[in-house]
Amino acid sequence: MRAEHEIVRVQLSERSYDIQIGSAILSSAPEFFAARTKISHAIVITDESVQPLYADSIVAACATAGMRTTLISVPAGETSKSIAMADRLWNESLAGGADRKSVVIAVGGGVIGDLAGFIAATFARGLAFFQVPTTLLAQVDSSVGGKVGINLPAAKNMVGAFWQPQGVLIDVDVLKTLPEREYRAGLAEVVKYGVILDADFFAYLEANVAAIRERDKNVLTRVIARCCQLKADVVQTDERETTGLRAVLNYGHTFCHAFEATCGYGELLHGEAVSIGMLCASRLAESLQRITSDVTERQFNLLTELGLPTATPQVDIEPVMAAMQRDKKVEHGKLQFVLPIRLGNVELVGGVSNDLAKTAIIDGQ
Ligand SMILES: NC(=O)c1ccc[n+]([C@@H]2O[C@H](COP(=O)([O-])OP(=O)(O)OC[C@H]3O[C@@H](n4cnc5c(N)ncnc54)[C@H](O)[C@@H]3O)[C@@H](O)[C@H]2O)c1
Ligand SMILES: O=C(O)C(=O)C[C@@H](O)[C@H](O)[C@H](O)COP(=O)(O)O
Ligand SMILES: [Zn+2]
Repeated sequence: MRAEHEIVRVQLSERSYDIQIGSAILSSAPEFFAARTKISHAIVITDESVQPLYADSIVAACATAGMRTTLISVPAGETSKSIAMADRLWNESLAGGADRKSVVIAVGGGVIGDLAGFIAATFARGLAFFQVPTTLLAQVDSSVGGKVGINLPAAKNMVGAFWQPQGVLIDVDVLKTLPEREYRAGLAEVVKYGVILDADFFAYLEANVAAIRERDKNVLTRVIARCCQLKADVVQTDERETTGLRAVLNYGHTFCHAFEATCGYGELLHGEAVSIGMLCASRLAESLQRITSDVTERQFNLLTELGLPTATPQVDIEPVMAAMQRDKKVEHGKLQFVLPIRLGNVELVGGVSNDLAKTAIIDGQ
């Protein structure tokens, strides 16, 4: 019996692709890939935790379908998004016989998607790739939209490319094995979609906290599909963040990335830092009298109920401010922040004083 699934299409002319979302669809991975690209050699990139859970079976299924496969597994966690790991992957791909027709398949969370996508974008000047996201965060956000890359010690995602996948295969069943802390971290990006683009979705999340925390499959499928659709709509209008429209997806991230870099990559999970960063941005919007305090309070309450951290980490403020200056939205040395206007609507704002940004951080400690 064929499993049920739904499709969200990302419309980018010749780079358009499908996001297939469903239950029990992982076993159909080789058909999903083969329907979109001819694959003679697949480089499957995963991490050491995901490999035995899901990547090994995908490799076996691809081999059965007649594809030659090279499996590369890296240590789990943020520190693998590095130039040293990229160097290892380029060389292991070459040793595995990769050529221009090889196809990269990312099986894992956002770290694997970003890293494998970066290998796909750069090896032999660009290979086709697929995303098989296995964390909630990757299913609702990182596997869609084509931002790929690695970190520099002092700046998150500083080296990378826009490189769209040929397709994204999302099986909600894999979330059953996701550790609780990682699951909650993914919920921060979910809340982000409500704040930036869809007040009704935000209210839906508020009304379904218990089901979300219990990982109810029907609610999760709806949540994932909505986030993918919202992200697809944004990416279609500003694929490379040139007009500023795509920047809405960066809500909370100016603070978030600075916290991740100054705390040490992996200490604070990306989603946890997003949760804290969104509240900093919301407090900043309040101090600029762009919103009233209830907008921040509703975010605080929902994030708290979903089990996410809300307090600014106890770090020195100056290194955080210095890290914020390395944000990719900085123009002519000036910071720009994505700030809420109301729930469901945000805008990119320049000309904000550093002192107000500092206060928004310190007030959360
Ligand atoms: N490219 C984008 O648009 C984008 C968007 C958001 C976040 N990101 C990036 O994504 C990264 C964070 O991704 P993440 O939160 O998925 O972290 P992650 O990739 O480190 O995965 C989290 C942990 O969960 C484990 N894991 C993954 N799937 C599992 C499963 N189904 N069962 C059991 N364990 C599993 C992994 O081994 C890892 O230890 C950050 O580097 C962030 O910058 C990128
Ligand atoms: O896809 C985007 O665009 C986003 O901003 C999504 C973010 O959730 C994600 O963390 C992204 O990697 C941040 O991008 P960056 O350009 O600030 O590194
Ligand atoms: Zn993010």
